[in-house]
Amino acid sequence: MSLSIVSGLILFILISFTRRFIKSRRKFGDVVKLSGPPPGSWLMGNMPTLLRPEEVGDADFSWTRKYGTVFRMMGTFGRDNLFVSDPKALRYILNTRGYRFSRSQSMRFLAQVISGKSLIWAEVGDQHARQRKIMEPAFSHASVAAFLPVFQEKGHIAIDKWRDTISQNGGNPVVLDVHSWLARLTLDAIGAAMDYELGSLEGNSENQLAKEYENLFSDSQYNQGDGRILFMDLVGYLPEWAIHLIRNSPDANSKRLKKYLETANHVSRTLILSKLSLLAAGKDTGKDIMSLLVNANQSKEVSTEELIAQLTGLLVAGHETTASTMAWLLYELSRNQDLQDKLRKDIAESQRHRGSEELTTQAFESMPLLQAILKETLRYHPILARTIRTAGQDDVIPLSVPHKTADGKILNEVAVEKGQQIIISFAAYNRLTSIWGEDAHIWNPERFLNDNETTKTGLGVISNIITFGSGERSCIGWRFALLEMQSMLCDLISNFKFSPPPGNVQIIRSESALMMPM
Ligand code: HEM
Repeated sequence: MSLSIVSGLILFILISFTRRFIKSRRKFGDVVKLSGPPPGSWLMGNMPTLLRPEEVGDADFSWTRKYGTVFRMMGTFGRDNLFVSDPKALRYILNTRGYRFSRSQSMRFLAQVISGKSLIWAEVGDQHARQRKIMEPAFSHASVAAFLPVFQEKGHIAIDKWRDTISQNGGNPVVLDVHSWLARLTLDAIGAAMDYELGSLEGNSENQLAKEYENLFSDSQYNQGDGRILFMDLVGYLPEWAIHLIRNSPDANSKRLKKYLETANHVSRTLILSKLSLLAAGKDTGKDIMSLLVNANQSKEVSTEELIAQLTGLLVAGHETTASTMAWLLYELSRNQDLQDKLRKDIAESQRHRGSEELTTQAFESMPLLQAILKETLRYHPILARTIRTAGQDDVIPLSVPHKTADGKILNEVAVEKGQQIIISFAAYNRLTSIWGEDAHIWNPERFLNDNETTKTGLGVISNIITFGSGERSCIGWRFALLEMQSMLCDLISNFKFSPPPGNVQIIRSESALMMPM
């Protein structure tokens, strides 16, 4: 490329950036009037405190305690963000007016890097609604229930492997990296649910995709430096072609993510083409997620490229999220031996009653303690601590609790202008004492055993918990994740006893895009 073309490109990027940046810096609406944490530097704002905490949620919890459920938080380049955990405001942003508030450019960029132009990336409105409608049947109650034998089969492989390890240790307890095993288990399960055998539990070293996934999030997202935080924010101001150039830059992180995406897309393409040829030959394609999608493709307007992106998106969204949640669940049970024993007793009772070790969805649903432990873990350890939305138009967001502004005025709603960035803290909402009671910061499944459990907020897909998001863009795979976790939990608890690792090892909630145990 000649020097003049390169300078022209750089100039063009700078002009595009400056135009978008100046537009976004206008001080508008009520957000500037809100109280909030003292801003850090103009360049970095409060972002390092939020994104490089000792443990995920430290800043969310302490700011919410101090400034309430809506406040102003300074982002990079002196930009004001609205930080929200107020239930009424969240209902408005996510449920009532879901399509007015799109996922932020930085979140869409991350989604595109890890899954291409999938549902996670799709823009609000028609594009998203159409894709979601096509995919929804694959995640209905009945479709998901049909995957139970897949979850059980993968669970048994893990159990056999762990038993072997224990017997090689003379039947004595062994220390296992449970999180890494769970990541393999959930990867194999989502693969099998798409009719693809990854064999990562069996240590299939030939499988490139399983290798690419190993520690993908912690390697590429943990402990982001200032440069990366700034870059993720700049993404919001750059045009698509400039983003494309940056994505293809030669740094190690971009290369790692690019290589992983190429492998994932290659696998998805191969699988879809083979399903399409089965279908063309008039053969039954089966009941797996991919077959359902490919069949939908026949009747609806969806391109093969779009299908590939959806599969890639499901592979990534559908395994590490569930594995990390399960890891936190087993961690909590390892510190609560009485509860672990009670659950083991309930499972044994249910197996006896059914006359089989293999439980059914109805059996899971009739174990209140199992349900309570799952819900409490989802509440306490939301694997995606926050999401970011951008207001698509001038708007007025209602509040359930009035907010006192920095100059003493009382606001019952917050006016925002088009383009306002809104940080939605799932972590803070899930710990509000006004909803969950004074012990909100304690892991206590009993709260879900009482009938009048908690204040109803109309948020989330299950028991007012917002961990799977809420509204049109909530997690499409929540039933899949719940059933998989119930199946894994019953299998593992009825076969093993979990204890914390010896030697007082500290396990922290690390900020690696997802909240990973580290
Ligand atoms: C414990 C496990 C899981 C958790 C906590 C979780 C959480 C979430 C959250 C919070 C969102 C919405 C983010 C936002 O509002 O910006 C989301 C979206 C999504 N999730 Fe999950 N997820 C889990 C498992 C799964 C599984 C198993 C699948 C697929 C098999 C899946 C597929 C998706 C997809 C495709 C989206 C995008 C939905 C859309 O934009 O319409 N997730 N997930």
